[in-house]
Amino acid sequence: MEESVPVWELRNVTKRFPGVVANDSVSLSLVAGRIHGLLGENGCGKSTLVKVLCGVHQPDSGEILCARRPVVLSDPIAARRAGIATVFQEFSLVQTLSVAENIYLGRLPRNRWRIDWPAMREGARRVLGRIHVAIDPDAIVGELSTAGQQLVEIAKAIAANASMIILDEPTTALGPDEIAELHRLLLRLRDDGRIILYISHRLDEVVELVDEATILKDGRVVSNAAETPVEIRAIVRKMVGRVDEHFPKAANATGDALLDVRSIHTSNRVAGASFTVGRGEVFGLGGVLGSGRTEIARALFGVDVLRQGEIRLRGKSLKLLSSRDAIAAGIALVPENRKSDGLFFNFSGHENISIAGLGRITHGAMLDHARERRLAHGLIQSLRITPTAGTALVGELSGGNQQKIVIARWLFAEAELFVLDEPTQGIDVGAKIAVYQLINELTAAGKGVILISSDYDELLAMSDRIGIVSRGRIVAIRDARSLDKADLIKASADREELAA
Ligand SMILES: Nc1ncnc2c1ncn2[C@@H]1O[C@H](COP(=O)(O)OP(=O)(O)OP(=O)(O)O)[C@@H](O)[C@H]1O
Repeated sequence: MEESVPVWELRNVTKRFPGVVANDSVSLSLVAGRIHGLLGENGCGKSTLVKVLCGVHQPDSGEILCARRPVVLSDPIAARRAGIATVFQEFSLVQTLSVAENIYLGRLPRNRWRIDWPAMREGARRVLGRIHVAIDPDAIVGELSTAGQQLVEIAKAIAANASMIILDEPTTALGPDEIAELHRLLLRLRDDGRIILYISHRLDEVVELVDEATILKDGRVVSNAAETPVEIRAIVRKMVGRVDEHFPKAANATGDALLDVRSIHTSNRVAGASFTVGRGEVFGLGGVLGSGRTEIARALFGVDVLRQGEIRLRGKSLKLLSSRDAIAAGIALVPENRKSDGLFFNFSGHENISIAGLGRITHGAMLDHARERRLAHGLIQSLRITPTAGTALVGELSGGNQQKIVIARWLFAEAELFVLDEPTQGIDVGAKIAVYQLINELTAAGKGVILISSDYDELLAMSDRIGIVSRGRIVAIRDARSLDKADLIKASADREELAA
């Protein structure tokens, strides 16, 4: 059939790094007018393959073909010229320039020797119109939301006439409405005959969106497009070799109050938030992006200092002037922005894990390295972090494995209250289940957990109660079992409107 002839084809592409075969003889066919999911556990080689396709890495062997002809994507410019556009999580936009300038960067329309500003604006307006995006071409990119910037990246790809658009974890910073809008746009681009290569660990989104999927494991294709049923359980089985309960929530008998937050205010968005967390309880924080969920976490961890109100832990009022005070009081935070909030790239996984819990491995003035290795290794196993992570430099691990190291660090620290801000973002399904099981272990031991998550299925399934955050306050608290996903989306959006 003419329509299933691949536009882009990878044949036996292999890419090695010292000590690891990141892509091991990968073959892949990408057909016009299809959304193709690229799936697999953390470290299986997805980003490496994307970097090969966008000219950042050169394969050690194998071939890349476009319309049956071999091509060499020697650098990112060559890949762009060949029609491949990539939307990375860290956008390549210039924040201080306008939308139109970004769309035409490197290809500014000229009228003789001068830049033709009206033509550029008009071109940008047309491209944005074609993809139904209502963004002003004159707006400064740095002033747009993350979702807005992502749409500009896509507009840039369309203006460059890309035949393939690659999106690597595009929804991590988006709310449910923005995700739906992005997906509608991708479907339109697909129907236009483009290839969309879509990478995500959010399998619910993937099965809703993609037409076909390839699954990688340890650098190899374990299931190609023809072999992969686009169905969550089948994908999980192929990815991790088994199917566990997706949300293994333990029934918690909630004990006495552990944390009592009384009308706290900070200079960073928190404006009168009050709630309690019991021993053995998972208290979820729901709300739209920017509602103040993360800022409440920052206040609890002493990153943002209180201007008003009180935080009491085990009945004792806390004075949190820094995260050191919070750690000393028994509070641990898995931060949302794990890359910038604290990995030491030139240290090993073991060292990165033990740093917040040195008290557990200190005898007098000496560090007990054997105990450090033993405890850290247990977490590496239970979180299914790549086995070499203990001794490898963290800077050389895949993005998802780096995230797991931060989670392991805070589980290593002995705390009473765990604040988990988007703990499963960017990690694979097997590790997600491991994180849920660890949450169960914490609550069974009488610890308190605050769970912040934009994945509403996860939030509903793993929380006991959910507080809806809007404009820095908790505007409603509900039993998680009394809510469904639609209620939660509606409650978060309505409250935001009411507070506006
Ligand atoms: N620049 C590099 N130097 C050394 N090793 C690397 C480099 N980039 C990737 N690797 C290794 O290659 C393997 C594949 O990594 P890659 O980032 O492609 O995985 P991934 O599937 O994208 O993972 P994630 O889902 O965590 O983002 C990993 O073992 C990783 O440690």
